[in-house]
Amino acid sequence: MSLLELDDVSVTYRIASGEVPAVRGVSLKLDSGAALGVAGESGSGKSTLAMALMRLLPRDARVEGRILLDGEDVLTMKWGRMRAVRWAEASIVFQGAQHGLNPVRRIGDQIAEPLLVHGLAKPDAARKRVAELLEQVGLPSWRARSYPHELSGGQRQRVMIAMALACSPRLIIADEPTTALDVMVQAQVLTLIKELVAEHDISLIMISHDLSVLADVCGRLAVMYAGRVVEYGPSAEVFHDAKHPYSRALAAAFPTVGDPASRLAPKGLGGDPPDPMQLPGGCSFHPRCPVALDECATLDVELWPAGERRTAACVHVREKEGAS
Ligand SMILES: Nc1ncnc2c1ncn2[C@@H]1O[C@H](COP(=O)(O)OP(=O)(O)OP(=O)(O)O)[C@@H](O)[C@H]1O
Repeated sequence: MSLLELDDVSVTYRIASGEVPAVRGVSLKLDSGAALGVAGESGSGKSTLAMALMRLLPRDARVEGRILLDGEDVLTMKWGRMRAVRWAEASIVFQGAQHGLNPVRRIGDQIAEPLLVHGLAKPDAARKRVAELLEQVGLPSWRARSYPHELSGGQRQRVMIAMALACSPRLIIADEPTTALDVMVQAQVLTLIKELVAEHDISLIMISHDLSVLADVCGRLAVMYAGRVVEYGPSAEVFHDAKHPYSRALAAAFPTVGDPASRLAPKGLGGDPPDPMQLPGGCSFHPRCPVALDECATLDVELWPAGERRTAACVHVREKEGAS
């Protein structure tokens, strides 16, 4: 059985001027111990999806569909059970989370907090666990006595990863965990995440706009555009031989892991993503698509088989694969 199964998940924010369909009918599966990358430009709905998994969305967000964690629907869980699930079964590392550390509390006390709050350890055992966690993320145990301002950005992000690992969760969601870091530190933190996932049999969902980073860490990739998954498959295949023109453009925009030049001038992606409140008819990508056909303005193609364990939502894929 999959550790996590998303079945037709949609998230709509209600705002004064109407409704924002941020995530639209996403279905994905994550096996135990596997790593799934979720890619897409800013505004494609990646963080909204991550927040929905943890039930961390604001009240004005309506979530539909099913999110099964080990067979249990997260969306209908009682709050007490949900609180237990957070940290202990699934935890999340946010973008720029290192800035979220409390500046006046020692690192060790902050890492120990989820253990103490969930009653998973007494203070002495928590101290030992903190030392172990710091070593796991490549920091010396004496760092437990440091304050956040005494650490670099990369070290603080390591602390956030240690916190996420504290209660030995089965699933970690990492939302742009390296975006705020410089390239060298980014590579070190990515290596750390890869090692932790491999060594501790943790499942990972990693979110990034950078397909090269995701392909480096994750076995499978889901590419999102305007709230939908437009391509899904083994990451090396999606990265090197994308079937959807949007995935191809994203791969071309980020050719090498953490390339700072590509961040400044993404190649191959003209125009801006659509406003979710004014989505174009047909395929949402068609106004920016270099290979759009006339019918793409009216035809909204569902995910279509595009090879073994691969799908893509594009009329060209449907024509090619449907014909064979
Ligand atoms: N609280 C909110 N209220 C209304 N709309 C929101 C809210 N949060 C996000 N949105 C909208 O939902 C859409 C998806 O946003 P989301 O942050 O999930 O995208 P993202 O792919 O994670 O982008 P980024 O990479 O910039 O974080 C965007 O159009 C955004 O403006």
